[in-house]
Amino acid sequence: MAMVSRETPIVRNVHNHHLPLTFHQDASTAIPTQFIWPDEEKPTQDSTRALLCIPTVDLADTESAVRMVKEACAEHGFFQVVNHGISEELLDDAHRYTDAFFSLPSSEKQKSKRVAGESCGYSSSFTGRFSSKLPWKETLSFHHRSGSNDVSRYFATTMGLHFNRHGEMYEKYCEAMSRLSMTVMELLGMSLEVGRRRFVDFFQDHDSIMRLNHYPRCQTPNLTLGTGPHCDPTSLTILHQDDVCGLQVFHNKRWLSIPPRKDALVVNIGDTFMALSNGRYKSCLHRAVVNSEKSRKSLAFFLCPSMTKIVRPPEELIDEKSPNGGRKYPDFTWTQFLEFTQKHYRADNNTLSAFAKWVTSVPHFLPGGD
Ligand SMILES: C=C1C[C@]23C[C@@]1(O)CC[C@H]2[C@]1(C)CCC[C@@](C)(C(=O)O)[C@H]1[C@@H]3C(=O)O
Ligand SMILES: O=C(O)CCC(=O)C(=O)O
Ligand SMILES: [Fe+2]
Repeated sequence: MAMVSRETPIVRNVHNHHLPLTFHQDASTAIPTQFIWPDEEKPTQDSTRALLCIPTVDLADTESAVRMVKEACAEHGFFQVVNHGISEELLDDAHRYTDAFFSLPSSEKQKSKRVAGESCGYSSSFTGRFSSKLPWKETLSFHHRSGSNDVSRYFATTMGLHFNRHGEMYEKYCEAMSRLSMTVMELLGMSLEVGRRRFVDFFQDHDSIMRLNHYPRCQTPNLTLGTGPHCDPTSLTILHQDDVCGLQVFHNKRWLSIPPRKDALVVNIGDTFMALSNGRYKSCLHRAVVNSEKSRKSLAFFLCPSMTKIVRPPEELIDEKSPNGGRKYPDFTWTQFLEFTQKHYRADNNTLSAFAKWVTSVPHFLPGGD
């Protein structure tokens, strides 16, 4: 497939956020003010150099994998997996097709434009959704359910039939991520001593989100962020970065980088799993920085429960004698949490507690609840 490389983008149409923000080929000296983050959130030079040593979990060795996952999840929720069974060819294809998608003219990408309030579609810096602290990125997100053809259908209906190969390839990638997330769920179940199948059964009918991130080069990378500080509201994230550094985790009061590794996928616990583990496993604050040398890509698979299933920890993880009947978070459904992040709140370090307050203050109908 012919690849067009995109260089030195700047942003146009900055005075009207309702117009698509397009990345353009000329150099510019400054970035529009909407992309400038407050001083306390701006990245500092040293954060790109200091590294977070996350455990490398070898999926071929279950016993040590369980031990490493337990330790990492109780501390910060980040680890990387190797021997994951995803072929190098599939990872390369996913990156090539992602390059090809983001290299399309803006008018083509707008065919799958993300509508405000929806979690899927193409978005360049949240066109229309936010007007400050804009992230220096463009994204394409779509839903995936195991055994469905959601992804192929999404590409065919939004982008047209000549995007069939994109649809088929991402379908295959999502199926592989789905299988891998079930392997990780087995490890999580074993490590929390609730049984190997407990979370696998819970996520069997998952309704997940695949997101392609493209961070163009930025002339003033110290003023902005590619993805702002946040905890993923979802359950589990499986990320593959290209060969450019950018992912950082806030640990022990410092921003630390997780350098890319071609043969590894970075896994992190999201807020929904933190709730499912009754707070035992951590969803940790992270962000993505940009740089002036190279554009960057990352592929994020967000495992999410089926929309109406009640998120409630297994009884073994609840100590009824503790305050609140031993519960750290209220029962909720992914429908409610997703709606909260798409319509009422911009994901940050406080999403889960803000959501817990919101969901308990507004009367909601829970399927099967009393
Ligand atoms: C449920 C979701 C909300 C965000 C996309 C996602 O599918 C998973 C993670 C969320 C996000 C990436 C966290 C960082 C902030 C955010 C606004 C973004 O930069 O894209 C978040 C997504 C969102 O659209 O709200
Ligand atoms: O691009 C990255 O490395 C991280 C992106 C991220 O955290 C997200 O999309 O939730
Ligand atoms: Fe994230």
